[in-house]
Amino acid sequence: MPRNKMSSVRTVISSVASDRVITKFTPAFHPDGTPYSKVNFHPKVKTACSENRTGRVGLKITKAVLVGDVAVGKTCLVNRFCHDVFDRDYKATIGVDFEVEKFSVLSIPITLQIWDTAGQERFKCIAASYYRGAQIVIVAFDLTNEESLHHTDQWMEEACASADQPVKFLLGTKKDLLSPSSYSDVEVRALKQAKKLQAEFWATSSKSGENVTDFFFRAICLSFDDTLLKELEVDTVASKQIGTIKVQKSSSDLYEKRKSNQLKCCS
Ligand SMILES: Nc1nc2c(ncn2[C@@H]2O[C@H](COP(=O)(O)OP(=O)(O)OP(=O)(O)O)[C@@H](O)[C@H]2O)c(=O)[nH]1
Repeated sequence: MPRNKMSSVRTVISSVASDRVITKFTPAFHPDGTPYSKVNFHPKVKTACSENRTGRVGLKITKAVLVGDVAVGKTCLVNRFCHDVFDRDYKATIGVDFEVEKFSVLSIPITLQIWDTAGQERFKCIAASYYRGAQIVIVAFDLTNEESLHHTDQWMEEACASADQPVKFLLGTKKDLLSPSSYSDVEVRALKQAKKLQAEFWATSSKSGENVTDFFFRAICLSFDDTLLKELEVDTVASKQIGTIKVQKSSSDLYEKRKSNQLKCCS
C-alpha cells in the first residue's frame, strides 16, 4: 500500500475509542436463535486484514436500520450503546435520527451508521425512505409486550424490501422488567419467531446495559465478514477474467506467429 494511504488508515484507527476495537468474533446470544453459523472471521478475511488487502471495505460506511413498534425502546438502545446513558422518560422519535460510531475490526477502520426510526404510524413513510441499502436490519420488540413481537413480521418485511442482503436481527428489549421464569416463557416464543424471520435473536436491557455492547459487536462482526468476503470474491473473479484475457491474447499472438512462419515456409 502507498505510504500516504497506509498512514491515513492508521490515523483513522488511532481515532477509534479503545472500547470499539474488535479483535475477536462475538458469538451469537443463543445457540438455537441464529441462522448464522459463523463463530470466527473467515480465514480469507483474516489474511486480507493482516495483509491490508481490504480494498474499499475500510472506507465504506456500514448502515444499520432499527425499526419496531412505538416505545419498544429503540432510542434507548442506541443511547445506551453510543452514550452509555438511559432515560426513563419517553420522548417519541420524530421521523428518523442517526448516530455514527467508529470501530476498528481486525485493525481495519469501520464506520457504523445507526438509523433510529420512529415507531409511530404517521412517520412510517419518512422512516421507510431511510431503509435503502442497509446492511444490518434490527427489528426491535418489547419483551413485556406480546403484540410488539407479533408485529415484527411486517417490520422485517418492510425494512428488508430495500435493504442490501442484510444481516437480520430480532431484538427483545427491557429484559430487566422480567423475572427469569417470565423471560424463559417469552424466549421460547421469540426463538420461534426469529426462526420464522431467519433472523438472530437477542434479549437486551438498555436500563442495565445487559447485552447491548455484545449485540452491536456481533452485528458488526457478521456484517464486516460478509462484506469483505464478497469484496474478495469480486476481486478474485476480476483477476481471473484479466488472466483469461491475457491467455487469450497470447494464444492469438502465437497463432499469428505460426501463420506468418507457415507463409514464410511456403514462399
Ligand atoms: N425498564 C426499561 N425501560 C426501557 C428500556 N428501554 C426503553 N425503556 C423505556 O421505554 C420507553 C420508550 O423508549 P424509547 O427508546 O423512547 O422507545 P422508541 O422505540 O424509540 O419509541 P419511538 O421513538 O416512539 O418509536 C421509555 O420510557 C424508556 O425509558 C429498558 O431496557 N428497560
